Amino acid sequence: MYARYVPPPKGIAKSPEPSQAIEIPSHPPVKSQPTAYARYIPPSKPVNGQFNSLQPSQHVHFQEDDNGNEPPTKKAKLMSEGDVTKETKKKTKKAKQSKEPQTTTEVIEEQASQTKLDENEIPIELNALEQGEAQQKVPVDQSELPDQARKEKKSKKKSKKKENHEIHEEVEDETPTRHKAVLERAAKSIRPPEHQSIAEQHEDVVMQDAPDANGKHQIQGDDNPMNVDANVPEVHGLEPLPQPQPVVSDATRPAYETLPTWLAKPIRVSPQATAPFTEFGLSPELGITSEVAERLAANGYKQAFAIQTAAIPLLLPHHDKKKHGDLLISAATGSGKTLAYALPLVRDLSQGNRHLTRLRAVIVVPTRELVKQAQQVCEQCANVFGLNGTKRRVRVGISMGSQSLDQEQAALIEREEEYDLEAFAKRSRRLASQSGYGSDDENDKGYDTEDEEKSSIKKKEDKIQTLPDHVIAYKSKVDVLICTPGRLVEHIKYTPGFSLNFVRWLVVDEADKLLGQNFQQWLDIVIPRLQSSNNSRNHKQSNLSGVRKVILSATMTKDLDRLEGLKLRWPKLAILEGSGITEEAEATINQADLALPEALEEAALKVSDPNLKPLFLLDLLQSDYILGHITRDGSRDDISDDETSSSGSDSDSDSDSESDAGAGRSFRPPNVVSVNTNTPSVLIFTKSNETALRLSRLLSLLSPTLGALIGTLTSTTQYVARRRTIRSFLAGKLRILVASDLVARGIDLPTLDHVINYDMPSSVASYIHRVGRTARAGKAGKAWTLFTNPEARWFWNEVASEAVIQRSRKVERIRVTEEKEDAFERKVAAYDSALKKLGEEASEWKSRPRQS
Ligand SMILES: Nc1ncnc2c1ncn2[C@@H]1O[C@H](COP(=O)(O)OP(=O)(O)OP(=O)(O)O)[C@@H](O)[C@H]1O
Repeated sequence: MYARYVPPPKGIAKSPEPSQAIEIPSHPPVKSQPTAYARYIPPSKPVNGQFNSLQPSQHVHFQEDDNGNEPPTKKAKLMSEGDVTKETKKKTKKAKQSKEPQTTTEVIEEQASQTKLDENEIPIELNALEQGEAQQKVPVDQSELPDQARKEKKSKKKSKKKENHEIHEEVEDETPTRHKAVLERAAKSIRPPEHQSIAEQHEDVVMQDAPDANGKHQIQGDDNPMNVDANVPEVHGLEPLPQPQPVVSDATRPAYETLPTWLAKPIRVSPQATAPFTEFGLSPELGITSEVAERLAANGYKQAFAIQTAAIPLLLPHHDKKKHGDLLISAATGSGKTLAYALPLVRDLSQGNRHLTRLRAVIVVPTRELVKQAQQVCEQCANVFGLNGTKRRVRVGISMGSQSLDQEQAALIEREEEYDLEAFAKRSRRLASQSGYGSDDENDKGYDTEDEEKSSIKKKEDKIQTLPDHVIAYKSKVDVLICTPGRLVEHIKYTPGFSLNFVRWLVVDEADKLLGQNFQQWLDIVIPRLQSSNNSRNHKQSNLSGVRKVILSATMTKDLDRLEGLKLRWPKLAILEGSGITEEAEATINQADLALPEALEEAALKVSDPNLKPLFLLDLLQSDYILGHITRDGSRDDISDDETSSSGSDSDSDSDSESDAGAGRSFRPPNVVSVNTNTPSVLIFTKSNETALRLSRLLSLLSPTLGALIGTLTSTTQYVARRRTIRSFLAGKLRILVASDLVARGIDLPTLDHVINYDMPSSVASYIHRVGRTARAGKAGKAWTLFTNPEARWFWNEVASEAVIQRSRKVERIRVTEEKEDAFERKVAAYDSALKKLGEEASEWKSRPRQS
């Protein structure tokens, strides 16, 4: 079924309601109401040049007039096919009645001939979909047709259906009807005479579009010259409708924007930003006085280093506590981070009551060596603030496991009997309750302690006999405790009287290491004990209360998950910029803001045969780059040994009784050389303790001259031996240290000239810490890295790349070993026999009876 346009009869063109789109109601017209008539409702305007699909059912309304009769002219004009059917039936009936010989077919043909004319005049067609819709929506009541008429109509329909594909549906006239007459006259006046007759028949619909003399469809009243062949139907497929542009997914990587503002927008400090210590603080009283600055200068601290100029003012007292929250410091190795926190911390503690010592600051570092180093700096600061006698001298304690726990407890906590009637009564009730006598005070039954370990400590303490009406009281012997995390946890759990209740400073140095490994879950144990806020945590000269945290590293993490454990308050991040960084590199520099000391020079050399790696190292050591002038002078071999005696006679302030079992020393040959502090010093890093020990001995076997200068530092070496080795090195008696990563972090060897990565570091951070043992505090220093073929890509892409680490100059590539020379053959032969000797020594050492 389909919709058909029924043209109006001639002479009714001036009808105020032109018929264009004809619609049949979805229900067939009721037979008993033949007088209904259609009223034209203008169609909606085309959108974007496309015509809306015709919706016939929306365009025609049937209305009865007051008398229930349809106006005859309108009826004729607006008849649809359905109407035609009805009209035909009526006419047939009338014809039968009046005996006039007009058949249904004739009526249809008459109508159809008129329709065809109209269709030819309206060449704009519906697309296939619209036609289909129109066909589906036009109901024709076939049952109302007489059989003959139905058959004829069917055959007509078939042929018309065919035609209908070619026939164009009419365009709905958008012209307002009240202008119709005017426009019609205008159209007639401009229309060529040969078209006049056709156009005249359909002047009510053909106002804008009419075919020209060649059968082309001319768009009138429009400048558009496009002609359409009226006889060739436009083929419209089911082309997809125009779609919106696909949404391009955001390919930008979230970076800094995903971080909180304090991490994304850190305080950046230029390496050149040095300043006098007196320039800090809101006022001289709240800062570093000139007197203190003079004493600092006497200790070698003449001016504040760049990172100190940023950190110290932030850590000094301030009236706005939000401006002085926790501080994270990311600054290159050797840039002076220790003094940056030690100075304001010790200053704050030295303002307190002269006679009251309480544990108020805890400094956590990963190794014992660093404990000693931080202790040294804190002692210097304590001296600086305590010298004039008006201020209390801050007491600094250490805890790092080099002594037994009992010894440390005695050094940290003082135990005495104190007269306290109330406390004595409570203790008596607790004891009575434990032994079954009961207690009427429910609150006294338990122990008001932080955890189970503390409760058991309390119970033991209760049982210690005291003077009548006296209880045991504990007092801290130190204001500042510098410790390793493991030992701190042990004291919290097992040391009577050890309390963090008064702590108002927490410093975490080498934070990325300490947060990354969380030794003994130290953070989970320590941080909750620092959360309580009470008057005992008030800071002097400011309205800040609670624990102030200072977190430091040369490779500071920006991992929020890790930092979360610290429970930071109003944090700020201060970053020491690298020097000489190009804009290009700055754009790609990674999130950790890694930087190397400005004065550091770096070089790398390839080891073509990993089996001969010790030979490549030896060549480097004996080259002019490092020790050449000493090791090539064989005459020095017979110079007397003063290293062994001096090293052995070093007194150790640690008061340890451990014997020196330094592995390097036990293998040292008797022929040694005398050197002085001008002799270049070298620190060689290996990947493991075992490699360090073997390499150290191998070098001694290969070059007895060098053997006299070599010391070894590994974590299996006893602490006292390690300290002695370091002292010998600092004194210039040893010039080469072979070490595992034990001393890669934090250790300050001011006389160190060269660092050699014999084995490749395990990470970029590890490289930074290793090479950062030299070029400290603005001094010159060189780093050398041996790389094998498989290691080359990672080294050059990750470590040596300026996009990863900020550095002032590029990594140089050097070559020292000439493998094609005859001399190299001899070296290889010597190396083979040294290896053999090493094997013999190792088996001899293994078979030696162990000392009890
Ligand atoms: N203001 C200063 N003036 C002179 N020397 C200083 C100053 N501040 C620190 N130093 C010296 O700089 C050296 C390096 O300092 P420090 O050990 O604190 O560095 P660091 O930044 O902690 O390095 P690392 O990251 O390797 O631990 C030390 O020898 C220290 O005495």
